[in-house]
Amino acid sequence: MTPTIFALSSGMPPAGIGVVRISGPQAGDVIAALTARPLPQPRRATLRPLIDPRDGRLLDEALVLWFPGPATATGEDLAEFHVHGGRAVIAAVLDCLARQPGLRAAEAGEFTRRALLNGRIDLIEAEALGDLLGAETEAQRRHALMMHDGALSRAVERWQATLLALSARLEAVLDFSDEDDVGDGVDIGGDLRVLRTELDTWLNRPRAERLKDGLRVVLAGPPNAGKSSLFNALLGRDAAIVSDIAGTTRDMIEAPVQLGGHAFVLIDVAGLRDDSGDVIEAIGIDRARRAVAAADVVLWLGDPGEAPEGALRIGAQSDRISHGSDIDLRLSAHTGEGLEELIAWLVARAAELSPRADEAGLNARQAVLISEARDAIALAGSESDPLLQAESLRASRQAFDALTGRAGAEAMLDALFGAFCIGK
Ligand SMILES: Nc1nc2c(c(=O)[nH]1)N(C=O)[C@@H](CNc1ccc(C(=O)N[C@@H](CCC(=O)O)C(=O)O)cc1)CN2
Repeated sequence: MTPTIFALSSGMPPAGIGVVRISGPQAGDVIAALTARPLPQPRRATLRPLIDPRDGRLLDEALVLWFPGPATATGEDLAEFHVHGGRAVIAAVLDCLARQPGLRAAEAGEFTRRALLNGRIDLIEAEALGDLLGAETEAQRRHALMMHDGALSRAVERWQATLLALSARLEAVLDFSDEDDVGDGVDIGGDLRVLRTELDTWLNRPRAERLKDGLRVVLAGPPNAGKSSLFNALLGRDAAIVSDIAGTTRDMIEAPVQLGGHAFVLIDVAGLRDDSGDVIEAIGIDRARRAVAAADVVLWLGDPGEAPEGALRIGAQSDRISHGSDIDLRLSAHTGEGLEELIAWLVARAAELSPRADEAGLNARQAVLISEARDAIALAGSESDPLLQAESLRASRQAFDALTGRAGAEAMLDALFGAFCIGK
């Protein structure tokens, strides 16, 4: 029999409440054993004393929930004890559960893994749940929730249905091609083109990783231009050393920061100059040049005529230097002039480069599989032999099965759920 699993699903104690979840065939028996009462009404929070069945001692007064399967989050019988969130309370309840027959502690992500195995969610939704738990910005949260709600899963279901219908038409031709009343072939070229176009639309959108990794913003310019002051001002703390000495920043400093609900990585680099004469600083300058090349956004604090292409030209230290008209933004980290405007510009740029709030973006795994499916569909469109066409459509269906987890890739599941918290 499937083991029944349990775990603390809420945060680290001590906390106000601790939610202990139990999933599996013994969940109902566990409620009966620990409350010494009949099961509460399904899906109704009910106050009950929790009693250790070994010695009849009171463990806690708890809210008890009983969710009979299969219409539950895991697809199994599910119980929840909402106990007082103290360390000793939770330790006592978990210890008592560990001694119940057929029960064992859950592994990381095991509740979600069971939801997947029981078909309650697909692999895309499970991935999205992981992203939701890890979300630190508004943009990440919104995107994860959209995916968890099935934005991509529903599209994949539709594509699968289309492919199945087209495959069925091809099979009919293959089965009856020696009979006179079925023509020589079927024209599925139009349908394949429509499908391919839709997949290309998804593939061409900004990727989901963009939301997680954040926009890479490099602060570049000659030494002593005020890069580190701006870096600190954007971070709201003194992370980089600021001095009047040219060449103070010799290595790169990276710091993640959240602005306007988007994730950014700010990168302060050594000032660019050709004649530093200092070996260490020269290495820093070389790194700075590479960082500028790899940046999503370059903030240029220096002669606007020398700004890298596409950089935002900032007239820095505007409280003591007057700038010409060929700059994009006057800024003083000292007085705060222009800082709000710069932040608004960065947030707008992040929104432009990230998946839109109403359009899901693919992660790397999803993009690889959708692109495989797309190529197989393109190949089917270029074939005229229905046998070869059918083979290509099968390959695209397989790619979609891997996408939703129907074609179980065990290694992928271990990697995904291993990164979850215990109790999820
Ligand atoms: N206490 C508690 N809070 C929680 C969860 C939980 O499991 N327990 N969740 C878990 O992560 C999330 C809510 N997700 C849930 C998803 C599905 C079902 C569920 O029972 N679904 C059934 C019945 C739906 C219904 O009656 O409306 C179904 O989908 O068939 C419950 C919670 C967030 N908050």
